[in-house]
Amino acid sequence: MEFRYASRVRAVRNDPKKNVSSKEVLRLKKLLAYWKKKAGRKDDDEDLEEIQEERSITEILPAPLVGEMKGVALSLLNLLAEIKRRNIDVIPGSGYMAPSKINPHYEALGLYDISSSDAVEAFCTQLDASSQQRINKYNFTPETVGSTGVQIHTDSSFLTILQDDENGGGLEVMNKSGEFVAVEPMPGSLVVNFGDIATIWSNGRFRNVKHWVQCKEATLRLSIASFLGGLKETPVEAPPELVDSEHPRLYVPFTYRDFRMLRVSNKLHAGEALDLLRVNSSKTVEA
Ligand SMILES: O=C(O)CCC(=O)C(=O)O
Ligand SMILES: [Fe+2]
Repeated sequence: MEFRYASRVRAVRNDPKKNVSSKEVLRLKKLLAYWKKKAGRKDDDEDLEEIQEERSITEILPAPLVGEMKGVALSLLNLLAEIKRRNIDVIPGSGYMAPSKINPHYEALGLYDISSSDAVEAFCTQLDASSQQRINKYNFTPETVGSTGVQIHTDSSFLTILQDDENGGGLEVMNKSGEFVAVEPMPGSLVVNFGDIATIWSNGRFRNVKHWVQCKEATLRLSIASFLGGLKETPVEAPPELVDSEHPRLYVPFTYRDFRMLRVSNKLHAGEALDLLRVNSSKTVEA
């Protein structure tokens, strides 16, 4: 499997206009039905392995560099809304997310495929910027303390590398017992987590981590995320080494683009989209 990097710059203030056509959803529905029939297997409730959090205490990113990164991120997120809206989706949900009903204090700009110089160029042209990736901004105020900055979700990526906010905290990840555990701010460090594609690719061995951001302090919060995703047109599937009689294939092969479509069109942001891809799942895609 080959991967593509996408990067997100966010500020907590989603675009309700991101409609996916019902023709596309119908195509996904047929594709799923085909693979499930072909697989013809019964459900097995294999539990996912838990990968423990491990953070290095060595400073990876020097403070001046982080300051510069955040400065660029903020200058882009402070652009006029009409300019930010030029950052359109390349795959569903990859572009600008405006503040929405669910995440009213969050907004984000997205770059699908930071490994492609053409994609980086297109992103910069859209935003009249000289270079950038995906950055998030949370407009926290005294009134928002105690509320959710960004809803509970898993990342759709294979791997996410997050340069998190170093001041206020707020990021919490769910452990195996279903409890949220705070990821304390650690200047100069990066947070790395698995997303949905890692669970599909590893045939269920890697856990997609559920997480959210809570508003702890009335302060502007900025984070920069780089997502290693799949190719738009090549299906993600577990390699033969990870599939045998004891570990039968759990998920139907699916392109990253189609997977994003499933997530966005069905509003399945916390890993539920994986259930639709299980070879023996009886869950169906909503048209
Ligand atoms: O801002 C954060 O700390 C987390 C952001 C996040 O979960 C994401 O971009 O997917
Ligand atoms: Fe996330």
